[in-house]
Amino acid sequence: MKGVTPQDPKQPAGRRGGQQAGPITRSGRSRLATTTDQRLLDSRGPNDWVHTDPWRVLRIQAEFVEGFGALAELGSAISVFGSARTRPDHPMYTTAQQVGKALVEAGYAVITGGGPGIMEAANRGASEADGVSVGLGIELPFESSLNEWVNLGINFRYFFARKTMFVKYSQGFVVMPGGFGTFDELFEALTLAQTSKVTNFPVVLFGTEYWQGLLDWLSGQVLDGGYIVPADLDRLVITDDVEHAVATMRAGAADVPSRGEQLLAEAEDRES
Ligand SMILES: CC(C)=CCNc1ncnc2c1ncn2[C@@H]1O[C@H](COP(=O)(O)O)[C@@H](O)[C@H]1O
Repeated sequence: MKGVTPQDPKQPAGRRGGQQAGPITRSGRSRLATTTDQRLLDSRGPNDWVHTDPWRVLRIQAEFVEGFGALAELGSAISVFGSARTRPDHPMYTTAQQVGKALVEAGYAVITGGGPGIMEAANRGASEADGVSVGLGIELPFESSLNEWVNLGINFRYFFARKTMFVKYSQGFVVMPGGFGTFDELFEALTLAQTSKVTNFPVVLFGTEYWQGLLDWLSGQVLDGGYIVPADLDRLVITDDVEHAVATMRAGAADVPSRGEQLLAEAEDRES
């Protein structure tokens, strides 16, 4: 083979100037007939590996890398959750638009699931107010794409990778009326807070008529049964007022200790 000199297989690879394959040195009988690049480029080979879990793990990793990369410099942001089915002529669509706008005016980027309905309305309000309007889209079995009001969009294959982004990059949540998807996002936030996986952040239930029933059930049946403690309900604020929702986000964000304050408190805890 051109460029290859016969090697003594008994000599250690390093001393004979063996064949480099990334960090690995091969010589003698361990030499490969082709380079890694050659194998990558020469043949398409079998393709069933794209449906294997190890390959999926790499795709999952890539979603985290892309998400973290795109959102690292976002600054303060609030997530707005709510129904994918709310039509533009519904009063709650207009309200969600006002919420998006008011959040931008208060200095926040607005994050939504990037879909239609309430998500679109909040993105629209944010975008029309010249703010950062983030859409964390999700691949669904039926046709869907990011709404036209998203100006920073990421499309995810995996729900759990996407959900990490909402929590990691938001300082608070405004939850508008919605169905299972909205409940899932609301209760994930509450569970993470309850288990101290995230530090204090405010959650606003927007729309008293819609949410009061849930709140009554939580503070009745659920609390009385001992399934939650009163403090679990403390972070929930229910309102119909856009300014109140934004003020709650502001006040809640101010409650969150800075990383420096956290480290100081941890050091003091260790000393005491
Ligand atoms: C018309 C339709 C169902 C479109 C689906 N398209 C979607 N695109 C992006 N995020 C979504 C979508 N459906 C549900 N979600 C997620 O779940 C929540 C809404 O679900 P739901 O409509 O309340 O249960 C949103 O906050 C969003 O993050």
